[in-house]
Amino acid sequence: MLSISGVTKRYGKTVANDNISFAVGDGQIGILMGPNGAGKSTIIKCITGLLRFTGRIEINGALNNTVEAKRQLGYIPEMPAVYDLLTVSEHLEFIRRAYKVQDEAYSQQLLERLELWDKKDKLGKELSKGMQQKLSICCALCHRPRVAVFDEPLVGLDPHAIKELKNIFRELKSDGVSVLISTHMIDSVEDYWDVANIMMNGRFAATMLNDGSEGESLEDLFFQITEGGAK
Ligand SMILES: Nc1ncnc2c1ncn2[C@@H]1O[C@H](COP(=O)(O)OP(=O)(O)OP(=O)(O)O)[C@@H](O)[C@H]1O
Repeated sequence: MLSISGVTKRYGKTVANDNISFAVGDGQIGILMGPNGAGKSTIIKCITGLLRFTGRIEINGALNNTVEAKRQLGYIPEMPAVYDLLTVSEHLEFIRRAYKVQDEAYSQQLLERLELWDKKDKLGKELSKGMQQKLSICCALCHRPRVAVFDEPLVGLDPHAIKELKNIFRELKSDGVSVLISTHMIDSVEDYWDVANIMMNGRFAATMLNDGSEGESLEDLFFQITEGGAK
């Protein structure tokens, strides 16, 4: 369970997140959408402990800045940041040692699914942007987090990796993981989300539940809100 209550983050005079509250339950996929500058990456960086904020964020009941919370969190940043001089396998080994994970087979499985296994001896600096993104996903998931936060995960991935990552989202959901995905690619999330939040100017302008009922599509709601027809 990921729980955010009353989070406010200011950069000088800019209020990037204005008293945001929401939760993503166990086995739920939450979507964050909104125009450029709406505050999506900021709330994600607050969740992961990269930014200071006022308010409260809990990862499976633990305050987000505790070791207990960090153990249970997986974070895929908007821009992958890999180590130039570690190979692909060494990245995974580093993460497994840091998190005291014994299960090497799962790392291999992730690398194979994202077509990186044959690149396991390549250095970080030798990887393309898309390969770095794939490695970043493997590193964030190899310790089997209970809360996984993805900031624009599909950008730069090839069609096979997009398909595989969508399968991974569904598996995380069925394993009871709380998944939060920030994305601009509305059509890519249409079929598997549970709750979608549309952000505007640091606030939630709308929240929509995917409860199976026929109604307005996420895309229609998004344009209605972001193009001025307030709901
Ligand atoms: N390091 C920073 N210093 C000052 N202002 C910042 C900083 N990072 C973000 N902002 C401001 O905070 C607001 C929210 O930015 P944020 O990056 O969270 O938006 P976003 O919704 O993720 O945008 P995008 O879709 O373009 O990635 C914007 O007004 C932005 O200019």
